[in-house]
Amino acid sequence: MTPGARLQSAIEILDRILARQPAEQALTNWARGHRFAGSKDRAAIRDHVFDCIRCKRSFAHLGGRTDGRGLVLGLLRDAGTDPETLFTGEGYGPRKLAQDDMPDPAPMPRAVALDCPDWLLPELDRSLGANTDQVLLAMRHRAPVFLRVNEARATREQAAALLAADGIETRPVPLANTALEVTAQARRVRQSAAFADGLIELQDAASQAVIAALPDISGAKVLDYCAGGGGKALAMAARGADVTAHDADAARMKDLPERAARAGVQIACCARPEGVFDLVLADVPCSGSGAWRRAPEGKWALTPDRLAQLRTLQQEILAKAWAHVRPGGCLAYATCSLLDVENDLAVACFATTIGGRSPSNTLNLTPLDGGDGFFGSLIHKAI
Ligand SMILES: C[S@@+](CC[C@H](N)C(=O)[O-])C[C@H]1O[C@@H](n2cnc3c(N)ncnc32)[C@H](O)[C@@H]1O
Repeated sequence: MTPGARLQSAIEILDRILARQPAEQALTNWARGHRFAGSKDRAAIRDHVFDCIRCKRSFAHLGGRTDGRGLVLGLLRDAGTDPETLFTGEGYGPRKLAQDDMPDPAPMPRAVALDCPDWLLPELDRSLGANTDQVLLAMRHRAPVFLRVNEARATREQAAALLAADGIETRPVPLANTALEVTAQARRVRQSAAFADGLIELQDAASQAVIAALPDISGAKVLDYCAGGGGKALAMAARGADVTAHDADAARMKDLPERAARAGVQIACCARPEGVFDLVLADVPCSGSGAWRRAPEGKWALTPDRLAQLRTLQQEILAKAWAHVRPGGCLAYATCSLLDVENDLAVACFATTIGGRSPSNTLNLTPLDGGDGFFGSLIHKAI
């Protein structure tokens, strides 16, 4: 496909997403209907689409319109590319520029320039203070691809060498001593020997940092109360913990037994946890605001009502998870949120309801630290 044809495809897919089709579904449907498109075409179109979702407000401003065509015009103008060179009307490319394709002449308001919903900006200002603009500007770009080296199978150096043999270049990152950033050939990771042999998993570096910040869990009985796909359960098992995984939606854990077998660790999955544990991790559902580089649709879907529902659910989960902490044990609370109301304020509120125990070991990461935005905090239970 020509660069113009890729842009036209992105325009069509974006129009479906703007009509409320989920992005992954719109991309898959498009690929099914265009089997001639090769993997490089699909990857390039996917990148265009996700770039446009991440920067929806500023690109619409630069494109002078809010549809897929406007977003792609904004994408080009933001990158300093004159759209006339690609919007030629030739072949399968976008039609030529017209009067209604000009940028919005008004200055960009701050929330538009930062690609942030208006209602959320004051909330982020309260949470991030002077860093707000820098964090939101960082969120306009693609996230790096990070790997977690399975400590139970290899050192970071050994894993990096095996990946290099498959042409995948990496570099160690300081956020966690298990983390590698992929600097070239990220799309080959799942086909690599290191992946097949369980030496690595795809996992954000900040997620890894949250697990690295837990106290010594080797040999400890651990409950992952909101295990989801099991990324953190696997990381805790690699640190030598005896992990039980639970999720309200058990189907989300369906790949966990296979992933655990590949990693050479054992994790029990349970629908209804029983008894008490040395440590309970509550990696709760949240706004996902720390991960909006990877999942940008969430930024535009979040509403004040949804945030309020999430805050209520977070307190309910904390209370249920707390019941599984043994006396003398601890509860680890985690979110991939940048918002104080889901982080410090949520743990402080819960600590008050259980009699004023102070949260400790708090970790508050933003994309400026390299990985996703992530929050972690511990609450100890008295003996
Ligand atoms: C942030 S995700 C967990 C991600 C996972 N820990 C990982 O590292 O891949 C939150 C999970 O909480 C689950 N969840 C939602 N409500 C829950 C509840 N009331 N009790 C337990 N899990 C719940 C969701 O199904 C979802 O999988």
